[in-house]
Amino acid sequence: MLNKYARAFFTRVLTPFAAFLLRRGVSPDAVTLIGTAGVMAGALVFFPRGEFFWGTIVITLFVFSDLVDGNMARQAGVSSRWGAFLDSTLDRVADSAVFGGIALWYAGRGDDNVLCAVAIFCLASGQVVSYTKARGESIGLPVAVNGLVERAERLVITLVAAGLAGLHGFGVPHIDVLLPVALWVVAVGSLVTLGQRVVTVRKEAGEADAAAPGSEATS
Ligand SMILES: CCCCCCCC/C=C\CCCCCCCC(=O)OC[C@H](COP(=O)(O)O[C@@H]1[C@H](O)[C@H](OP(=O)(O)O)[C@@H](O)[C@H](O)[C@H]1O)OC(=O)CCCCCCC/C=C\CCCCCCCC
Ligand SMILES: Nc1ccn([C@@H]2O[C@H](COP(=O)(O)O)[C@@H](O)[C@H]2O)c(=O)n1
Ligand SMILES: [Mg+2]
Ligand SMILES: [Mg+2]
Repeated sequence: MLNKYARAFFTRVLTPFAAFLLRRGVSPDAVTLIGTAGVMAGALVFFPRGEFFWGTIVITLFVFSDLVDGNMARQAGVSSRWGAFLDSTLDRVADSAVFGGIALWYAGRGDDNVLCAVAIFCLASGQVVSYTKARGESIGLPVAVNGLVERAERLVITLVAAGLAGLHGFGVPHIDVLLPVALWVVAVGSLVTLGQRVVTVRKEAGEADAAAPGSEATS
């Protein structure tokens, strides 16, 4: 949903910044790499220590690089298969750091095995949700569904809740409950999304196999 409705807005807002970086000789690949490193640093330095406010601020500063890199590539006319591969692969790395950082907090001083497990579930299910699309497309199917909770939703729900939960450290009472709520929402939403995508791929694969029997993908 966000990918459909918010992307156009952010493209407009970020285009001048993307043009500025291109003029300074920065490449889209550099933005992809630095953005991922920044998200990883924010998530893995701050979240395991329970510093959710500052972790979210750092992550938010860098996570928008995922919208800037593609914008730069398109403006410069250098969009490439390599760039698409790098972008998607590093998305998986960044997402692992975000949910891994939260899981480390609950495994340590956050001391909550259930929430640790939910965070790990968010990490794993998010990767599988993305994989369904990548694998479906790789065997020639359109995978004409995005589903309830795509990557942008996973990140926005989790980061808004983490940022606000971090205000607990500044004395705002009870606000830390937002993070567990967000994790449960992302976990359930990812499961629903996985179901939506598997059902779609099952249908598309059946139709494709019926239309061209004997041409099934083998790997
Ligand atoms: C006192 C308050 C403290 C609060 C602190 C600050 C809080 C700030 C909180 C949040 C900011 C969150 C920003 C998150 C932005 C996410 C941007 C982003 O990276 O989107 C990526 C997404 C997808 O990009 P790709 O096409 O490159 O990725 C594809 C995707 O990953 C596929 O995976 P799948 O979806 O299938 O699972 C893969 O299959 C594919 O391989 C891969 O290529 O881009 C978009 O979707 C574009 C839309 C972005 C919309 C961003 C909206 C941000 C909105 C609001 C921020 C609100 C902040 C408000 C804070 C208020 C707090 C009080
Ligand atoms: N280093 C990069 C990053 C991205 N691309 C191209 O942009 C597409 C992704 O666009 P986003 O707005 O989602 O970032 C990707 O599929 C590539 O075509 C690139 O070329 N190099
Ligand atoms: Mg990108
Ligand atoms: Mg991306």
